[in-house]
Amino acid sequence: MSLTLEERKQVVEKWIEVGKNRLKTIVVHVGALNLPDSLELVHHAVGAGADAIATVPSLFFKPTSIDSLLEYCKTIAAAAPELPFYYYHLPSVTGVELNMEDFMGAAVREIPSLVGIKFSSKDLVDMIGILNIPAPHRADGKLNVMFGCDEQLMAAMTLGADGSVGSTCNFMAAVYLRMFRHINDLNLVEARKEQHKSQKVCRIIYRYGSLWGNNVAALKYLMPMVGPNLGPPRPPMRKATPAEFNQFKSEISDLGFFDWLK
Ligand SMILES: CC(=O)N[C@@H]([C@@H](O)[C@H](O)[C@H](O)CO)[C@@H](O)CC(=O)C(=O)O
Repeated sequence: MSLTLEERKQVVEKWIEVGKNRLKTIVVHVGALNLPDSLELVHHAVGAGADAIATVPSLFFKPTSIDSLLEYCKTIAAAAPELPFYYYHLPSVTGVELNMEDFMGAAVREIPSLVGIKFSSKDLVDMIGILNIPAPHRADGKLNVMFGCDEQLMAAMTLGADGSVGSTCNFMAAVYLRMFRHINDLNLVEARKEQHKSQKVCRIIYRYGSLWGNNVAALKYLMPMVGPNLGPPRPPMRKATPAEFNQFKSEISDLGFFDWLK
């Protein structure tokens, strides 16, 4: 959301160019400050060859009821009726705290292209409610639930979430993949160990995130420790000083983080 619309389009084009024959599904996020910007991103996503779209609610004037959120999402989904549509529930950032079981129950009747939700709330009761919504138009008869609170992923997966879309998966996929394997093997003791590693990393991210303006700033500084440099965070987040960065890196390293990725 710190990117301009033009920059977001460039990112989409690059992901599709590089990922087209390597990634199963490329979901383009089209959420924005307002509906016209979102619609512009939808049309771009269609032209660029996206496999699906997802949106958060409008970010300045926010939907205040299930009905207003539904109308908003219907307009976005209808702009690309051929693309599967995901609602992106991220209440800690969007401030839209509506009950998702109620919303998705209504949306499944009103939005023909609805396939699921990225669920980034810690309210697992609400998530279970979504898992129980019948979705007759889907092959498995249910909505796809991608969970986004990485610190609680084990709980969500054992309750029936389909997978994860989380920031920390970018740099510690190995931890989560091991956790998924252990869950599938019903080895909850080992799965729990992986989840606890994730929690330890997240604790450090929160602390430095609050120093630098948002967790995203800490994520940006963690990513190049294991992969590409994504550049510095943009204002109102601030850059880390070299001393802060070194301290951050040594705290991450002291956890044993780099061994966890092997
Ligand atoms: C509030 C927030 O940023 N949540 C993250 C999580 O991956 C989060 O960073 C992680 O659970 C650590 O708290 C994602 O659900 C959302 C996200 O990565 C994004 O939309 O960019």
